[in-house]
Amino acid sequence: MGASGRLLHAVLMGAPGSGKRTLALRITKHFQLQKFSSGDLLRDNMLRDTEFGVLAKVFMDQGKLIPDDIMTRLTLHELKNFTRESWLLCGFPRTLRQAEALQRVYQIHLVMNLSVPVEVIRQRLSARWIHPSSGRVYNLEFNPPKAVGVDDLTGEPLVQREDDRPETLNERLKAYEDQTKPVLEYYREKGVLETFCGTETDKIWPCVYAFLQTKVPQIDQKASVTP
Ligand SMILES: Nc1nc2c(ncn2[C@@H]2O[C@H](COP(=O)(O)OP(=O)(O)O)[C@@H](O)[C@H]2O)c(=O)[nH]1
Ligand SMILES: Nc1ncnc2c1ncn2[C@@H]1O[C@H](COP(=O)(O)OP(=O)(O)O)[C@@H](O)[C@H]1O
Repeated sequence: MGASGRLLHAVLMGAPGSGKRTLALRITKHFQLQKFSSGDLLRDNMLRDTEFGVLAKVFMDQGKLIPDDIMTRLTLHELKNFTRESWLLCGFPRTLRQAEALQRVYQIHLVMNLSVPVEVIRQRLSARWIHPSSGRVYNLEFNPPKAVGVDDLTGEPLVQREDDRPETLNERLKAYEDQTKPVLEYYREKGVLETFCGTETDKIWPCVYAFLQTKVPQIDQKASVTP
């Protein structure tokens, strides 16, 4: 629920590697929001070799976006599971057509945009490791796993994302500039955009926390900003 008691629909945006997933995990730990990550859903389908996963891999491996109609249908289908809960979208919408399709079904109350310099992003993604089935994300410098190469909770192996290689990353950054940045303008015009700038998630997080405190109930009212 939002501060006014209504269900809250929020979106977290930012370039690849800007820290969306890292922040989304902190947000959902502290606030009553269900996370939906389009990238995690795609990778889950790839792991299970579904028809959709096989198709998505072709685009992801080239650093290209999945076609709008497929991505929108899949996301709106998943969101039906959250009809009684407030939610946070991470990685969707990424194009104007996706944003418009979402707007036809749901009112979006707030959009948080992470603005992180591109050289910081390149550095981070060269050291990103993920646990594919949970979406947990690590970084060898920032938040290394407790034991080298394995997930803290399950002990399963971590992997580096194929699309984090420098040449694919260039394509993804281009897709972000060309196709996703216009979505920020779309939400700015609607008056729901809030941008957080910085080079460190630990410095951005207290600002996001303070912002959300005025909008969303916390899971534990006595909890502090500690990640
Ligand atoms: N060095 C550093 N790495 C970070 C910081 N915040 C997040 N990361 C790492 O940067 C990478 C990208 O973050 P992630 O949340 O996956 O970004 P997303 O692609 O926007 O979802 C991951 O390896 C994170 O662990 C930070 O403040 N400093
Ligand atoms: N909303 C979306 N529309 C189209 N493609 C998407 C969308 N979300 C994720 N993808 C695909 O999944 C890839 C990885 O996305 P994601 O896991 O959100 O990572 P990142 O934010 O680090 O780029 C994208 O490069 C794209 O191919």
